[in-house]
Amino acid sequence: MLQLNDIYKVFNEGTPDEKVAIDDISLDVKKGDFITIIGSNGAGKSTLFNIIAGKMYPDLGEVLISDQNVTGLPEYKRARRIGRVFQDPMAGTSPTLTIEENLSIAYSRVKPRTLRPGVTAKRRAFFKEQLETLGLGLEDRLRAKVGLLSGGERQALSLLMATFTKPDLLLLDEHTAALDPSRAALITRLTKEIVEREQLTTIMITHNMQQAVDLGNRILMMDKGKIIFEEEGARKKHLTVTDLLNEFGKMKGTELSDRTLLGV
Ligand SMILES: Nc1ncnc2c1ncn2[C@@H]1O[C@H](COP(=O)(O)OP(=O)(O)OP(=O)(O)O)[C@@H](O)[C@H]1O
Repeated sequence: MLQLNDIYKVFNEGTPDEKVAIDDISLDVKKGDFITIIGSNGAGKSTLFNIIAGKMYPDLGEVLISDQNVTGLPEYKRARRIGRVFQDPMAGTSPTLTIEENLSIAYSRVKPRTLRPGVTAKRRAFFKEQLETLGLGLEDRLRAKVGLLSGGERQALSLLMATFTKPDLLLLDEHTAALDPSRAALITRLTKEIVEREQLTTIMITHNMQQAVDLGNRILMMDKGKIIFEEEGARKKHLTVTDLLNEFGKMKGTELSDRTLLGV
């Protein structure tokens, strides 16, 4: 479904600030995979997402989505196929617009332009139905400005906006990290429900190792622009946080004191 072939990305090449952010990464993501990615700060996780989404281009290597080479395709041309949720609940929605206006913009972005713009009765009914699946009562607040919502409600709306059009690929960029524990648990539960219900191919970056072992069928650990550990299927299912810390220590040649690097 998504193929990354020998991706390499360097920032500030040839200067004292030169930084190899992605160092020859290849990855084959199959339809229906749910991959969690963990790694120390600066490991290259967000850069990898930016390259997949088309926000940045790799210096070397190819990005293929459903066998189509999209390496040089700009972000807006991939937007129909990729849904993305960011860490900041403020990033995915517009505060001055209402819930239904936000949903309408997300909907129009991916649906053919022949549809009438604005919020039609039919669309409103569809939005209500979608909002009901969140179980937060937002379906009764369609005309409320999004700026009035709590961080958790706003992130739930961002998640819905990124997924209700059934993208080929869902990218979750530490999307629960800025929320308090109970809100983070809510968004984690909703993520699980939506991904399973819509059978979305998903990649999630997280600093929460428990979340990384609990969710998904594959796990990747990144360090210094490389994938240093990966597991999938039954072996992933039985993986524990302690196993991960031991792996990380082994790769780094250090003891568990490195756990702070993983944000545990
Ligand atoms: N636009 C940029 N210009 C220069 N350097 C950059 C740029 N973007 C990222 N970097 C550098 O590339 C490296 C990888 O950054 P990236 O943000 O991908 O890491 P990350 O794994 O997402 O880290 P974190 O967990 O802290 O968010 C870092 O050293 C970062 O400072």
